[in-house]
Amino acid sequence: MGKIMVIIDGMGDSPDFFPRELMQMGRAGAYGTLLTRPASHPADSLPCIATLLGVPACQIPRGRAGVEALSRGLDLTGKLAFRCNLVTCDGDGRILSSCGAGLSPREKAEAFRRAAPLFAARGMSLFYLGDYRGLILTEGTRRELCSLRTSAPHAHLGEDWKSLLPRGTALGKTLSLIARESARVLGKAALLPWDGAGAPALPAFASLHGLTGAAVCAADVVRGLVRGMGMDLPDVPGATGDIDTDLRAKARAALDAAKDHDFVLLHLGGADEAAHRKDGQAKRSFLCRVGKEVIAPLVRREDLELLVCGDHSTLWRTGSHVSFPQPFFLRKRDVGGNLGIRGGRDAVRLLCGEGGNG
Ligand SMILES: O=C(O)[C@H](O)COP(=O)(O)O
Repeated sequence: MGKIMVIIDGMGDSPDFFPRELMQMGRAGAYGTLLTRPASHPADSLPCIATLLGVPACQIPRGRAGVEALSRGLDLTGKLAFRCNLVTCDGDGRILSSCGAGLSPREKAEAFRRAAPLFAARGMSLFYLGDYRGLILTEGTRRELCSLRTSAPHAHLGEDWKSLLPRGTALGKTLSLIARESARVLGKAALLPWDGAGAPALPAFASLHGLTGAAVCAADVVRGLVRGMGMDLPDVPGATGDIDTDLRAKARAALDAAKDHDFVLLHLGGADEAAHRKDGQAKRSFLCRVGKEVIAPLVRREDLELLVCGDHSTLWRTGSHVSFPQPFFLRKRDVGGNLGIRGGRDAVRLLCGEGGNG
């Protein structure tokens, strides 16, 4: 009996956004609410998805950049990594978009190409992750991160971008200087560094649950997390982590992985990305496609047990995350009805263990 957890990143919004296939799944099976955000962390994908995979809050990496570097096989020995977003600002320097909304893919890539020498001039390297994301690699130690403050751009839309620049240490000042230079080079866009980290140390999925695991995902933050947990990561051509992803291919890959793994995570990033672009229509139509091209075919497989949930909510009207509890929908033999409010770390056990009626 295969077991697949589908995490629809950023799904939460107004109730009418939920795919109707999920409501049908809840009526036919079981449902409840998961508390996915650890109190000690922001409502971002890394802490919420790590919690859903059973990672204790004290073992969740503090910065996403180390996990994203792991996803790309970048060696962080003696180094720190910082994520940087290509942000766009209005004439007063207030952040309009945390994800370069309005710029073409070519303009985004060109922005990172033009900004790279600013980092090289200070012995740093800028690694382009694609779209609006980059990683800054620099000499440094974790100790420096204790007093170095940064801000996640998607959590501060509408604020003066200069108030979000890294601060608190010499490294912070250097990153802040480079970010200001990038604004001069890029005009109404700029690179904003945040979420610095060293190489992550994560518990193995198998040691947490006594199960083998695989993940079908394209987002670097998820790929690095599951790689760090020793889970298998099949490549899926056409998987993009955004609304243009090949949903049918990802669903097929999850079914294939379920043949020889106890647990499979299927992560879908498009709803979150559309919401960060404040594109409600794109979010709604992506979730509708998820219902038809992922949930419906998986539910038709009667040999499959399934848990579907969000990691956090991302409201399309604001473009930001909120840490609402996340509804979950469970199809599992001999389990039904309302399973109430559960800790996010119970999710794997709800799917793979006794299911929660016990
Ligand atoms: O910057 C990003 O990659 C995302 O917008 C942050 O949101 P996430 O925590 O859901 O990945």
